Amino acid sequence: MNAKDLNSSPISVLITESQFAQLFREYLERERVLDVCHRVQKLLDGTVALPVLGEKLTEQHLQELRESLPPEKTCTLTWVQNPIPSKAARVQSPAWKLCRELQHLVSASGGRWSDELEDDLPRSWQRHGDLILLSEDRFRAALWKELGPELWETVASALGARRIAKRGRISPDGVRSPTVTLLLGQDGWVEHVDNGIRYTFDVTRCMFSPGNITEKLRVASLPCAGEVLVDLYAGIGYFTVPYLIHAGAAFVHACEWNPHAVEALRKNLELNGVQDRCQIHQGDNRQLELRDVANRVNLGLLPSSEEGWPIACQLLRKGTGGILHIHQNVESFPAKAHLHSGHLEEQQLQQCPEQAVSNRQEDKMGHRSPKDADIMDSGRETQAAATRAEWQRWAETTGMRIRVLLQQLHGRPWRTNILHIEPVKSYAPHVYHIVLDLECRPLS
Ligand SMILES: C[S@@+](CC[C@H](N)C(=O)[O-])C[C@H]1O[C@@H](n2cnc3c(N)ncnc32)[C@H](O)[C@@H]1O
Repeated sequence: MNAKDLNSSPISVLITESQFAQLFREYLERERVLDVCHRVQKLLDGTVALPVLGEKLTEQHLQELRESLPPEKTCTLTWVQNPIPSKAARVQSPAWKLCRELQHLVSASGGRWSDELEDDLPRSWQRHGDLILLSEDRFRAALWKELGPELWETVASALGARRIAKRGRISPDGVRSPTVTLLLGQDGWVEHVDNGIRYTFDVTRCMFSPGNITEKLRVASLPCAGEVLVDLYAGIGYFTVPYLIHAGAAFVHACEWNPHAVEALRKNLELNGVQDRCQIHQGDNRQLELRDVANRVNLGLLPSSEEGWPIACQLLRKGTGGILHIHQNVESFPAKAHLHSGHLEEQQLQQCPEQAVSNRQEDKMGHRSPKDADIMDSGRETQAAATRAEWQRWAETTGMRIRVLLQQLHGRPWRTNILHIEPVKSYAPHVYHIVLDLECRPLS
């Protein structure tokens, strides 16, 4: 059933005076005959229509309700043509099913359903196979605790899962451990297939960023045949494995200090049959003994990988240099955009950063397609330019600083060249996760 069906078909309702509506509601919930897909409605004459499951309501139910009322009071079974779907029913059917099952559970355990409980239900979640990962801001009402393990069994069954986990904040502890708690099930190990690559990891111990998918795909398409690469912040191998499988890297040194991520990384290399082309360096990458080995270094740490720049310079081949992929959260300052364009809204500035990058490339070519010109008004163009300028400024400063680090390290001049700036995702208002591809070569 979807929201449209809910809207168009007539439904059965019980009419009573408003002062008895709560009594009726409790009774109908207890008997599991309240239709939770539709809202209780107040009618023009002041009476209230409670939606009921017509096929389950019996003569005995009606009898009991009538007997609970003073004489002359109303208990009429009728139907309404245009019922109003309840909030959960309008959103999506798994959410609606969850709502319905939980309403039954709450009333069966003697509790009272309320709008607050309905608002506390998740509207979306992450699915990892048979494990559902809920966000931190749901199921916070005190009543849920009273329901015990049956709550999570009901949630799992409503959502077609076997295990339930709930997310907290990613702790700023350097290993970016998520505070994920397993609520139902024996362990948090899950498996994903992404771009033909199998990944496994424990959701309660390792970070998962679905937003990095575009960068994973881009990495997979980079021409790395025959190259040696260092992944300084390998995690469970979200970049390491595509570099080996799709980009054709000959060998990857994968650095990671979180033992749980290392365990998953080892499994993922084996799952994909590339363990012979990867060496894991467990520990703080700043202490790495390795030098002069890499054609490419991946620096996938947020908000900034700056602390890894010196070791990345040490890792690049001193004879030929190579490419650094530097991740960074870059802030764009809307106030500066206002200086350039009096009518810009802050919100607008955040709307089309990807457009900003494609424009940058088009600017380089010296033209832009008429279609783009049509869809971009001058305000958006200015905001895109402002954001782009901020990224470019950061990239140029970074290039200069890396050049200095390389010159200090090797005692001779190097050049750096901005190959590309890739926007990955919006991280927060006015903050964008970008990747700078920086070519670094020694000058002969
Ligand atoms: C943002 S995660 C990135 C994982 C992977 N690149 C991804 O996007 O899925 C950063 C990883 O770097 C690791 N890390 C942070 N600082 C480190 C250091 N100094 N040495 C080794 N690993 C480090 C963390 O444990 C974490 O697993």
